[in-house]
Amino acid sequence: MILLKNISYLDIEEEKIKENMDILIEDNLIKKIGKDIKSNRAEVIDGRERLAVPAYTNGHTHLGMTMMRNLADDLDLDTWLNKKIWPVEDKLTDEDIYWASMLSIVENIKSGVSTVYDMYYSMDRVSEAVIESGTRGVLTRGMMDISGGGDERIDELMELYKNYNNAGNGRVKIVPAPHSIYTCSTEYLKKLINIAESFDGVINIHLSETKKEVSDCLKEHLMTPAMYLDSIGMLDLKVIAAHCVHLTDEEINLISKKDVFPIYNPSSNLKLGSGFAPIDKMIKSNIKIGIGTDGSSSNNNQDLVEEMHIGSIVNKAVTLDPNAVPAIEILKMATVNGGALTGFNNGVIRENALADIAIYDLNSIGFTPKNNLISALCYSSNSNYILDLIVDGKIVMKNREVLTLDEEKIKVKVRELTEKLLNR
Ligand SMILES: N[C@@H](CCSC[C@H]1O[C@@H](n2cnc3c(=O)[nH]cnc32)[C@H](O)[C@@H]1O)C(=O)O
Ligand SMILES: [Zn+2]
Repeated sequence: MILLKNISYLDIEEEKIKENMDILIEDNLIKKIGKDIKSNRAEVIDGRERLAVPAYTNGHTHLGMTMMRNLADDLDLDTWLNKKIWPVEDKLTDEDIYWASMLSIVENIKSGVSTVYDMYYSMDRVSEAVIESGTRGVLTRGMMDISGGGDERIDELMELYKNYNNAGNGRVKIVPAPHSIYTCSTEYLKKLINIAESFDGVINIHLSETKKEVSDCLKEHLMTPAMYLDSIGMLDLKVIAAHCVHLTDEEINLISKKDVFPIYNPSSNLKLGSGFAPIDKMIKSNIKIGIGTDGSSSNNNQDLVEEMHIGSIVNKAVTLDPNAVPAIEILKMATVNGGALTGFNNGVIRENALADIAIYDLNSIGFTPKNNLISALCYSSNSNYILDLIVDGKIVMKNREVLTLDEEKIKVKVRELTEKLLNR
């Protein structure tokens, strides 16, 4: 049991900060929120000069890509993937992906993230890493068949679902992820849609990331990417669609009627020169958007707070409208929408929600003076102001020290293994 005493917290549903409240956590749930809550069994955390927010969801990442951080920069997506990343990925071992994921998880924890939506391979090892860390993950196996091996990947996915779906006290979920429309044949996409239906009705994909993806799709299928996916039935599932940079108005309209969550990855889209997602239009069409970092080879970090900051201000410049995507909308993407898109009962500080809470230091420079704490969270904050992270009712980070994983050992391992990898 944990009792947060006299703390301010972000009520994301009411879109306001509530001051001087007590929050009682019992087992893995937020049991009670109110004034003067007493408990003689709970560990008490003094909440004065602290701000609690729902722990964040990193809506799209590739945890296992840390070893390729700063290895292939200043390239467009197509060149980056084909010439640089995929040749290195061919040499990655399960062990590499495990330790790379461990480092990414540490980085996610340090920016207040309780939950990652990850697409990669060796996902059994990634599941182990997430379980050990005490955090949550929707772990999606990236699937492709353009250069063969489609059926082997399906066998692996089935095994993964059997062994890890709902593992770690329900903290891990397994979801199929056709990598993209340009790496999967139509037949393969249809197979994966059927598999997703037989699992939990959820699918994850990279969608409409670059102009090239759109023009190739128009040539091959005579439709834009989201229309094509709809034509084969994918949009009848719950779809987590990373990027959505080049959606047309017709596609935005279609998506607004479906259970599709576009994931906004501003740093990656800016850095790969992919473009800029029509976030403001999507919000105005009542589409629920998530926000993610993407992998550390295209961002090049896992700092969700930085992502929120960049994501909010760049929108205003791109639309020439300072009112576009206000701070609260970015906060919703990282919290309540995160809970909706993963299906975990988190992303809100509310009685009976999962106890996933990040705690900021209000004595930090960015929160001084306290003119508007919602603005501060988005416009003047950084992850170093996050002191503690609670996930599933347990303290995972205390005073910026990750308690569940050995950060120093992980860094040494990643350095060693990266050197080996690059010499293989
Ligand atoms: N290559 C694996 C499966 C793919 S996992 C997910 C893939 O997404 C790739 N990836 C990372 N970021 C992006 C992006 O922004 N767009 C498209 N692909 C990406 C990543 O390098 C990885 O190959 C196999 O052979 O089974
Ligand atoms: Zn990606």
